[in-house]
Amino acid sequence: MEVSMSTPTLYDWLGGIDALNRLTQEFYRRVRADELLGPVFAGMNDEHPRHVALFLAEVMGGPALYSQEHGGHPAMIRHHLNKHLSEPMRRRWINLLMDSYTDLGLPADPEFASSLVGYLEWGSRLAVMNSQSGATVWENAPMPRWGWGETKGPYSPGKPGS
Ligand code: HEM
Repeated sequence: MEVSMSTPTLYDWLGGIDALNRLTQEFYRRVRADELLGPVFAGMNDEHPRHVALFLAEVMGGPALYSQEHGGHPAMIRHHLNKHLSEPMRRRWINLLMDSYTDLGLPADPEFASSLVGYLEWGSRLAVMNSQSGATVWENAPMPRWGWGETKGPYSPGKPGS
């Protein structure tokens, strides 16, 4: 059997779409029950966790299904327009997502965790900015593609930090 030595995508490392669906189902269960975020998400539909899983899958190097079927990055941004999200709401969103990720036992290695947090910090700050009055959607915005960043991929002997 031929063994590929190439660096896996973040998507594959996490466990693909099944892992992302488990993560978003648990996360939005907690969001609904949260006193700060519950009211913000009161209107979300049952497909919301699956759509966010598809979005994250594409960002992390998985299939481009959110772009093909749900309008890509501009559509995601459009969902946040005029929601008037605050920094405390954003921090709670991050905390609940990271709590869910930890409690589900998803890959917790420093390389993966730092890449995940890097994207979530970036994406959530964009969501808040685009939720304020006067924000407009960049209709040709490309889908972000996140990689391993400065850690350059999963741990292996001889790498910096090892
Ligand atoms: C990386 C960060 C984020 C991503 C990738 C993301 C992604 C998405 C996506 C894909 C949707 C549309 C879901 C659908 O089609 O049903 C959505 C909607 C929404 N998001 Fe986000 N989001 C992010 C951050 C946030 C944050 C930080 C908040 C609030 C603190 C937030 C609040 C909302 C709300 C209120 C909606 C609309 C819910 C509704 O349908 O009523 N998002 N988001």
